[in-house]
Amino acid sequence: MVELLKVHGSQNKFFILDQTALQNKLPQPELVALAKHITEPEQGLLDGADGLLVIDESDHDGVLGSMQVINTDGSIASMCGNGLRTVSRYLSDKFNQDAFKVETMDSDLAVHREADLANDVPTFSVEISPVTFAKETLPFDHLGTDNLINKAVPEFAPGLKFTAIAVPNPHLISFVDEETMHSKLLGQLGKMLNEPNEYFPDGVNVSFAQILDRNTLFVRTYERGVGFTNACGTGMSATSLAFCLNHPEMADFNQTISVYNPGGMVKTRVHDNDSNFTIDLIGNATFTHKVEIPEEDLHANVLDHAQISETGEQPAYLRFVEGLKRQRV
Ligand SMILES: N[C@@H](CCC[C@H](N)C(=O)O)C(=O)O
Repeated sequence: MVELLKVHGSQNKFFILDQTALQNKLPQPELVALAKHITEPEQGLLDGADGLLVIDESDHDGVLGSMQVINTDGSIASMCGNGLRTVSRYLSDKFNQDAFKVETMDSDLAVHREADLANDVPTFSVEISPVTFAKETLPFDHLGTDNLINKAVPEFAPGLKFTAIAVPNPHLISFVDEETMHSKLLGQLGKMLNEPNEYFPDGVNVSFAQILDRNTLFVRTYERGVGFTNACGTGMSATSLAFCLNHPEMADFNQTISVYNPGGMVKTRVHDNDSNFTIDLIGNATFTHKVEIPEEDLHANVLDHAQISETGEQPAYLRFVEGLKRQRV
């Protein structure tokens, strides 16, 4: 039997598979097929999820393991902030270390255990980098500009300004009012830019942000390869950087920014080292279920014999979310 975990960061939900626990690792086509199946809301397990996080060995210095991110549609993402927190906790528990690095597609990122955000809400801080703005790195095209920082793009939405940032997965961000936040626009734009289109040929994660107060945001994201999620860690990190750059009167570099989202709240800190930006993303790393599956079933992408048990961690997380609602009223 192999044990998978169902986990979440801000209720952005994933399954974790540790390839090192298998007798025979799943080759890439089997991983992609499993990701598409297990995350499917009806045919998958536990109402599906937003992606599969695959842990494997790493031989890099100071690194305890690698993380691969597979979206629900089978596409591969270079990073996942909420997912990285849960993988960090998994590796921290496995190797009994609280500060280390995790290998991701583009870089080895520093992570560490933090004080719990609330009672019994395990919390991790993860580095979000490298950060770039160049159109080739996102990539985008046909917008008549080499970078997009707080610029109007009437083709996307008249009256709104957009910022595009790769962290290193691609994000498109707009600061909006409450009415626009709850309108159909985010869904329409997210869909348009994640279907074949001339602007973002590889698709893009689209976030709308509302400024609630000094160093305080609410962010909603339509994710590439998934659709609407409760939260997107890299999206909230990129949006925090856009907040510091585009609204310096309301946001401070090196200070804690609270980012509320439909799944809860995370904290971010944006650092500017001579325009070399990095972001700390701090939030919950909750394990909700253990899933036991015979290894041969994983290879065959059969989920019928999965044995599922709850970890008992979710009630504490939900109490934390209730507390946030009371704070915001
Ligand atoms: N939910 C993630 C981002 C996952 C990848 C994204 N959909 C992409 O394709 O870039 C996060 O928490 O950062």
